[in-house]
Amino acid sequence: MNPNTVTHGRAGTSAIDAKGLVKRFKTGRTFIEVLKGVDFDARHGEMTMVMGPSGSGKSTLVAALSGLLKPDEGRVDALDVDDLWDHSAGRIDKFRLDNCGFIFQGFNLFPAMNATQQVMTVLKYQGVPKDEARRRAVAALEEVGLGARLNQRPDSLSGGEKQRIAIARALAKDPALLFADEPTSALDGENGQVVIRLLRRAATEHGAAVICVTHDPRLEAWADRVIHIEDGRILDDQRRTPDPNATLGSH
Ligand SMILES: Nc1ncnc2c1ncn2[C@@H]1O[C@H](COP(=O)(O)OP(=O)(O)OP(=O)(O)O)[C@@H](O)[C@H]1O
Repeated sequence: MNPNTVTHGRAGTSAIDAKGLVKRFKTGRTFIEVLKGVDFDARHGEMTMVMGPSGSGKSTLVAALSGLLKPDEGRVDALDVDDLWDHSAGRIDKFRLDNCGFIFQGFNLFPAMNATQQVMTVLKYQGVPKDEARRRAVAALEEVGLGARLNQRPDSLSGGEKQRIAIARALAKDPALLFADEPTSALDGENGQVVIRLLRRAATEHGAAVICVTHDPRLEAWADRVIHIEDGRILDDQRRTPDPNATLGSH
């Protein structure tokens, strides 16, 4: 395990509790309701998968939970912050910086930075001194198996390696809340498996609440819980026993 790891809340305790989330978007003269009163909770040490068809509101839900997009109605209690959306924009930004890791499909890497710098930048934003940031960045990159790629820039790395940098960047912060949106969709089976196992470990070993949006039903094998959302409503919410040794195979 990464030596910087702190274990967040006790496994199974609540990390996020959201009630009655409603989100509408204006399209022309009408509004479409994308979240129709969603209740959602996620716990420390668990991987919660959010599945559902395209346009069902998965990304909108994650954005509302993580302080990225204000819902029109409802509340989000996250970690020690009651009613996140009742706070100032600055407080919400600080909450995200301190507590949230994000892994999105497009990697969002800076083209001019090498792997170590990509990870260090986020830590420096958090106020971690440079030497400490470097040490933690290297440790996080080693944890995701990129110890031999520390000085490489994104254009000389494969898709799987880029995604692992994005994960190292998220894990180096040791976030209590880890949000992943389609983290494996751009990857082949082997790299997808590396990525999903790292997310699983963030939950099991770091105590993070991992919330993973995906279309890929094969990822369910690693989940503690699978939530199906359709047309802005939760249709199904099932607990299961994760299999950390599951295999993804190739697509
Ligand atoms: N900023 C926006 N303005 C207008 N409509 C939006 C906006 N963001 C999302 N939508 C609409 O809200 C609906 C839900 O979008 P969302 O991205 O949450 O779905 P999703 O389940 O994540 O889909 P996908 O699996 O395709 O990513 C879609 O119909 C989308 O077009």
